[in-house]
Amino acid sequence: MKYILAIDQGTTSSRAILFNKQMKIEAVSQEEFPQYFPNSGWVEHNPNDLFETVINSCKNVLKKANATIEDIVSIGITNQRETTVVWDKNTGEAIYNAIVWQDRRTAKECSSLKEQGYEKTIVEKTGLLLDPYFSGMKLKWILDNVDGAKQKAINGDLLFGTVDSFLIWKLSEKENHVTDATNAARTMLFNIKTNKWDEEICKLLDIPMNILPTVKDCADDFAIVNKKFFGKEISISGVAGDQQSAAIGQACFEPGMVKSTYGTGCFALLNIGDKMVTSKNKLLTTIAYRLDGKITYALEGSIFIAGAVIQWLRDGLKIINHAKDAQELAKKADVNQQLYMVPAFTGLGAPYWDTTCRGAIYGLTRATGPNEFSKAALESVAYQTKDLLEAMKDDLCNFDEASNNKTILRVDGGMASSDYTMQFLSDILGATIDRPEILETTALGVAWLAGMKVGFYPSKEEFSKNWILEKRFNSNMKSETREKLYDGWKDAIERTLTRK
Ligand SMILES: Nc1ncnc2c1ncn2[C@@H]1O[C@H](COP(=O)(O)OP(=O)(O)O)[C@@H](O)[C@H]1O
Ligand SMILES: O=P(O)(O)OC[C@H](O)CO
Repeated sequence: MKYILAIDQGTTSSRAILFNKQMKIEAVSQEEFPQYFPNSGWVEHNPNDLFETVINSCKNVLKKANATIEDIVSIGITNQRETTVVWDKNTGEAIYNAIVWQDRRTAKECSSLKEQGYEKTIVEKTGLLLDPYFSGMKLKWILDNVDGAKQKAINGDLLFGTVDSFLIWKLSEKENHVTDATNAARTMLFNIKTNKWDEEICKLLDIPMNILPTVKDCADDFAIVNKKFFGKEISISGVAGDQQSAAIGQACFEPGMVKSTYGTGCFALLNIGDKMVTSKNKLLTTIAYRLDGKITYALEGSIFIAGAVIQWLRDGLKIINHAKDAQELAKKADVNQQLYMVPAFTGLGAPYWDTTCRGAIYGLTRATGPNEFSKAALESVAYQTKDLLEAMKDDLCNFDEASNNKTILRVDGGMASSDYTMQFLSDILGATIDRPEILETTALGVAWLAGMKVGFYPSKEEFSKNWILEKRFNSNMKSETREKLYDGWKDAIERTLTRK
């Protein structure tokens, strides 16, 4: 048997997944690694943990499938985005821990740059906002705060990369310092109009440009894995950031197509075609994919807390034992109570970008209990998605037209398995929710990129036909009820925001 090996290096674990010729999953292996929180709002990973858990997962997945490296046609890598690594190219060691996408340590620096009026340039060139979320600010922090780092960078001794880039450099035994366009687009240093690293922004942040990797297409010759790792050389021919990879795995190749991934957070991407649109509503513009040098753009809404609110019910409040129990409690909730939970545990992401507000619950009575809490928690994810979709519609006046007045949202991620949540999502959006058979769309996307590059998988058009619906959810809610419920949510948000 021949397979494509997809590596999915995520925020809490590394996974390796084998896809067969029919693009079906043959085996999965997963390994978690420690999270470090050295200060309030700081989140770090040890880069060696990322690399080692990737290697272990790859070896284990081969064992599970009873396969050998001879069976692997090529490798695809998808990764947690924005997370930043800086390493010494002579020793091969990172000079600081990886600073994770969730890390907020550069909030003050961002505010000061905003006050000096730089956000407009950042938005126009990169499609992003001036926010600690993105790699550029994290890279600046490392160069400014690690002893001797700036001088070493100027001397050409240091390299920067998002996680894909770091893994490829290690796997190729220091040969290839590369990344793909979707990861580059999350650094705040890459001009998504000109398709190049941006000199002006690098100057503003005092980042020497020799530290940056070469940017390739998503399906490209990235590197050859050194034979010391798996006993045989093997090509890496597909790379994409995890949310873009999920959009590809969901075959969102036409303008107007949207996917929404419900993991720890929620990330919705809307394909907007080959023209860059800048959002009026604080959505991000990003590269959905770059194939044969041609960019397809997406509008992205990022919600920081989705499935994590269910983890909080389980680990914090201890009112459920397993994530799947939440919907069973929700079904028993008192219909006469209208609770709204705003899970702003670390502030709110799109479209509010309020870093200082914190979570709140409205509508508590003496009769409120675990059932109502569970219902409000699940519903909060749907309301937050509606905020994103409303912003997308407002940004793209022809959004409904482009989708024939029928908004269809393709969903994936752990929380998408909750029928109750998906039905409420459909009801509150007044849209159709399509859940595919393969929920591992992140890995599938990059497996297809790698397989397509080496001729193992078919073209984009054929791949789209491979997308198979598992379940469709249609809205059953009256529009007056929808409006009333959503008005209540907006009121809850208004009361929670610190930045009015
Ligand atoms: N049946 C369910 N109902 C509600 N939430 C769920 C359910 N199953 C999983 N989740 C949530 O989904 C998340 C896990 O999804 P996953 O896609 O594995 O996330 P990640 O890749 O971010 O770790 C968890 O936060 C969990 O609380
Ligand atoms: O690793 P995940 O699935 O939590 O995804 C993280 C995103 O890429 C952050 O932008």
